[in-house]
Amino acid sequence: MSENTVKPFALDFDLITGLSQTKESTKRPLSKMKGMYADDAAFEAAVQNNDPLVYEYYELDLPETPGNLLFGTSILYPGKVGNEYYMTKGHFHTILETGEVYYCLSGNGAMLMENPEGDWDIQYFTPGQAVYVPPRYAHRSINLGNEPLVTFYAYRADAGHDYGTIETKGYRKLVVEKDGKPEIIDNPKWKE
Ligand SMILES: O=P(O)(O)OC[C@H]1O[C@H](O)[C@H](O)[C@@H](O)[C@@H]1O
Ligand SMILES: [Fe+2]
Repeated sequence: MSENTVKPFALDFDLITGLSQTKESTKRPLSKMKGMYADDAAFEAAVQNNDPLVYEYYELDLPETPGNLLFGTSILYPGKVGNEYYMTKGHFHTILETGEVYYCLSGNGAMLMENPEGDWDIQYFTPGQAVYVPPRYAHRSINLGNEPLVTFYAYRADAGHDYGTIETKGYRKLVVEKDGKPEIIDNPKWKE
């Protein structure tokens, strides 16, 4: 299938739940995130208990060419592992120079970003807020509320996902709950 054989189409995404009635989502239970949370004991206990669904999102089957866009919703459920809020794995794009835009439909949370040069940043999601992830920044969504955090995203279809860097080095920063509020701390597992 080449870029110009893609026919126009429309898809439904609920404004509150983010769910589509017509497409199957990709699901990430906690067990798919081994080593990513700071508290390994709390992680193992939750996986053994009921291996909760942490997030789900939609992956479109479009040709991965520069002219196509991949888009869809991401639904990140509320919860914590130890005192660390539920989050997505996060990734760099394989084509590092690829940006991405996320628009928050419901819930509240944050996008934690860092680039290979060592800069990091956090931007907050509330309904109606769009967050821009510039080229070179790894990005991870974090749910800081009690409702699902629902975002709509779009990015160049050839960008690819690089998970390896995050899996081996981790993020520089973590977001944990302290005295009932989010606090950004250094990741004790982070490796230079
Ligand atoms: O890839 P993860 O960090 O697990 O996040 C899951 C998904 O979240 C977002 O919706 C991104 O736009 C997707 O490209 C990504 O695959
Ligand atoms: Fe991305």
